[in-house]
Order: sequence, then structure tokens, then C-alpha cells
Amino acid sequence: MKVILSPGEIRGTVTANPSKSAMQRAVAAALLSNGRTLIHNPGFSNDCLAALEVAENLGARIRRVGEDIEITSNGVKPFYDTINCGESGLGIRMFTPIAALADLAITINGHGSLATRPMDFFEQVLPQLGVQCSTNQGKLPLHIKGPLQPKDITIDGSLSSQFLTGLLMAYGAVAENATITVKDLKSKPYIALTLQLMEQFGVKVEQRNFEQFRFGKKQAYRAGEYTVEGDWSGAAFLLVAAAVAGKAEVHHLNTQSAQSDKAILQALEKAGAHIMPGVFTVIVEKGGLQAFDFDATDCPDLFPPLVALAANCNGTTKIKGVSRLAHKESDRGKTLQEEFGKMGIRIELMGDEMLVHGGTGIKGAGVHSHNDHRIAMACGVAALTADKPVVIDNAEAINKSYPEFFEHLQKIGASLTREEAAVKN
Ligand SMILES: O=C(O)C1=C[C@@H](OP(=O)(O)O)[C@@H](O)[C@H](O)C1
Ligand SMILES: C=C(OP(=O)(O)O)C(=O)O
Repeated sequence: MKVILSPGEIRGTVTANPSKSAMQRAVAAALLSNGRTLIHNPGFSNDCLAALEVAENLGARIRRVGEDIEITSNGVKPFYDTINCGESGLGIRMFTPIAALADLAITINGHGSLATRPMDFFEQVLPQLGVQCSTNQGKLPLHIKGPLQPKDITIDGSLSSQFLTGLLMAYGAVAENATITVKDLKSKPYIALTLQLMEQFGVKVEQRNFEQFRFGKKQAYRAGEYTVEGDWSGAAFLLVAAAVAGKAEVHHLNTQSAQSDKAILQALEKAGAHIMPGVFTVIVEKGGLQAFDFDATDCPDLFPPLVALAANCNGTTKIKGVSRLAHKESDRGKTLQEEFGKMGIRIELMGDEMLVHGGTGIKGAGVHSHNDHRIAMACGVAALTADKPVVIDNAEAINKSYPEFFEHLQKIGASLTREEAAVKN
């Protein structure tokens, strides 16, 4: 699908989409519980749908009850010897240790960008926990055979926090007097989100400085009701759209959330946007925007909306943490440089820093998402202040996290048309 977005002012109100980070974790916790969990405000992005399918294949019964999702489970009891995590990095890194709780040999696969993302962590770590594991030279598919036996272990957290999320979730179901020690953990707030969710499902982990995670007496996940929060990662694009092109009010955003990407508020403030945060609503209005410095090491998903913001700020914005982007859905530092370059915005990559030379004018152009949802959304926001329309190719990439994104942009006043790709016979 191509989306053609015309420049123009925006003004309006919209409700944030459900957080895929929270939804996928809740699905996993429901699978690990005994009994019936009701998930309110569920997400239906591709990553969330993949999580539901994985949970079903690992033994949960899932049905839609009105607006909610009901998950009934009796712990991990796989129905099949193969699971597919779609394109979700979190999905595969979280469900692999969970699937390893069973003693069945299981093949774990995925598609699209997930096929190119590193998985060698599992080959190094799972055998230490009694799980046989092999990969295709560090890539998919994974072959595992459990059962996982928790014990004291030390892991490297520098590539991604998602592996730790998976281990924590799996340990939560079976561990007794065991400690996970992590060196050089990145994306720490995502671990805070994992611990918060585990606690909501009845499993408490003692943590010290995000370096040690201690499990004491054996615990069990408790089925119950869970409401998925609005997604700060997706809403960041709407808030930036407001900051550069008008005004918007976004509902269902918890300013006390553990989600790392609520840090977009700090960046918007530094850039000079007007912000009116409530408890569950955020209003942002355009201001005279100036270049800013921001460290996105622990909130790497903010890079794309930050670049769309920085392109509209006078001066050179410095964003730290580029090395975190190499293994996302695309090599995002380079993709942003290439696609914003087509729109006349010069981006330099200097070691771990990105320099965005903003305020020079955004040009209408044809851009490509590289099958990366956050690149499609960043280009969509950049189009609002371009001199001519921007044509985004492969715009359906948004379905990974935020299928409603272009509708939401329209709802707050953006003018866009869609062109479906011709079907080949
Ligand atoms: O746990 C999560 O929900 C996520 C963790 C982050 O990954 P890293 O820990 O690899 O940075 C983030 O980029 C990803 O989109 C979602
Ligand atoms: C990198 C992302 O997700 P994941 O790693 O879960 O695929 C993302 O949503 O930007």
C-alpha cells in the first residue's frame, strides 16, 4: 500500500492505541496462569495477534468476549511442536524460554525482519538451564527441548532487554531461590514494565539496580483481569505531529506509566512544544521549535518520532543511542538517514550519536518504509510540514504495531489517500 500524505495543519482529539508491549506480556502471563484471564482494551496489531496465536499453540484457550479477550489456561502445555512469532522481537524472545518450560521438542520460527534478527543469545544461555537449543547460525529457526530448570545465572543485557523479559517471565512460573544477574542492561524501563506486569499477575521479583533479579519462594501466576494501557510508542508520533503542525489531544495515556516511551514528553518540552499533561490525557500544541539533545539509549523506539520532531527544529539536534537501532525491524539509524535524506533533511551518524540538521525545510518526496512500521509513521509525520505531498511506499508496515495510525492521523486533520498495490495474477 502507498499512502500519499499532503502537508497541512492538524487539530483534533484521538484515543491512543493499546500498547503492544503490555498486551504481549499480558498474553504470556495469562498463558502461565491457571484459570481465566480477561484482557480489557486488547491490542490487535500483528505483534499482538502473533502473541495470541503462540499462546493458543502453547495450550491456552482464547476467545473474544465482547470487546475483551478471554484466555483460559492451565500453564504451558503445547498442542503443537512448532510455533510462529510473526515479526515480533519481543514475542520470540519472551515466548522461547516460556515454551522451554515444557519437555516437548519445539521449533520456533518467525518471518519478515525477524528472520534477520540475532537469536544466538538462546544458544549461549538456554543450555545452562538444561534446555537443548540450536539456531541457524544465530538466526531462525530455533530448535529447543526443555524443560527449563531455573538456577543462578549471569547474562549479557547489552543487545536487548527482551531476552531478560523472557527469562523473568519463565522463571516466575517455576523458580525457587534463584537469581538472574545481568551485565550492561539496556532498555531498563522495559524491564520495569515486565516486573510491574508480573506483580499484577501475582509474581513478585526483588530487583537490585536492574542488575540482580531474585526469586525467593516458588510463586504462581494468578489469572484475573488486566487492562492494556494506551501506547506511548505509537502516541509519540501523534504528539510530535501536534508539536510540528498544530494541536492534538491524545486520550488514554497514563503519565505515570512504566512505559519507556513516555519520555517523548521530555523531548517535546526540550524542543519548546507546549504540553498540557493530565493523568490520562496529553495535549500538545505547536511552539517555536529549537534543536535539542536527548539520550534515547533506554527508549530506542523513540528515534523515529524524535527525528520527525528534530527535522522541524531550528539547528542541529543530537540524539544518543544509535547503536541500539542496528537490529530493529530495519537498521533504523541508516534507514532514517536514507529516507529523511530523500525529504531534504541531512542526518549524520557519528558513533553512538545521531545529528539531525533541522529547520532547513522538508521536501515532498517518495519514501519507503523498508518494512519498518516506525519508519512509515515517522515519514507520515514529516509529511505534515513538507512543501509538497510525501508518498510512503510499503506503508502497510504500520500493521506490526499500530494498524490505526493513518486513520488516527486523519482523525486529527491530516489529509491523505491510500493506493493499494495491484494484485498480480
Ligand atoms: O520489551 C519490549 O516490549 C520492547 C523492548 C525494546 O527492545 P530492546 O530491549 O531490544 O531495546 C523495544 O525496542 C521493543 O520495541 C519492545
Ligand atoms: C523493535 C520493535 O519491536 P520488536 O523488537 O518487539 O519486534 C518495535 O516495535 O519498534
